[in-house]
Amino acid sequence: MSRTPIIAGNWKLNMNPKETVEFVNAVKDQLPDSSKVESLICAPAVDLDALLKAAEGSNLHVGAENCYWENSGAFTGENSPAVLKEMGVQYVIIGHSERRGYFHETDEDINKKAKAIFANGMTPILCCGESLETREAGKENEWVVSQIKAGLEGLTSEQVSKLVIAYEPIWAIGTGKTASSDQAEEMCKTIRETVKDLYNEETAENVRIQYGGSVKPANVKELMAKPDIDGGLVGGASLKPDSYLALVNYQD
Ligand SMILES: O=C[C@H](O)COP(=O)(O)O
Repeated sequence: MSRTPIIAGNWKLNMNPKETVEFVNAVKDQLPDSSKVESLICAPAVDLDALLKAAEGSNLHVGAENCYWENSGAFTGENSPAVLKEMGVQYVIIGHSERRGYFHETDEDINKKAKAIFANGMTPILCCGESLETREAGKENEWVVSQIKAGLEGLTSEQVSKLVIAYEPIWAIGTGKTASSDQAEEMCKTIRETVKDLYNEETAENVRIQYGGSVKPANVKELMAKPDIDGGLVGGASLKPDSYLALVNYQD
């Protein structure tokens, strides 16, 4: 079993093209080799062209924060997975709790997006995670397992082997309140076991699982030391070059 760690910045609705180029120029020569740690930035669609051009020839991988499940048609305001692929985008985040919450995305929508992303030769980063209320009710496993089952519906084991899953407890996002490394590991292990039940051991060993929620340079090492945590999906701490570099170079 050798899963390459993947540290992804999720810039959310931050950064403009000029700031994007400045960021890439500040980090691009200090990124780890991609075989050691995959360094990824997922940026707003309007920044992707600048990000891709600035990152060319470096170890920086590029992802989008969302896309639609159709490649073209009368869908005003949406972004085409086919065009993202054509531009050079490799990853697309789907099912982030902010999209589920503010934009009312359903498990069914997210599953359609996963299929469209794979059909276009990119890799989805499928987010899941429970609210504080659900955790306090002791129903977090049930909740996350159901999101995973719905998100993976109809995907092949070959696809799931390449997938990235991000476990992000909603109560830990942007709050400064990280899940403890044990809490994070426990859920990532449950997710891997769910993949094993749905597919097989090999697929479960291949799928990469990230933790997200107030990941910072100060806690990344402890989280990454856990056996079922293969990466981080990082919001706030991915916006500054120094902090991003400390995250992706956590092994040094
Ligand atoms: O996708 C990233 C997460 O929402 C975590 O955000 P955060 O690192 O600012 O807590």
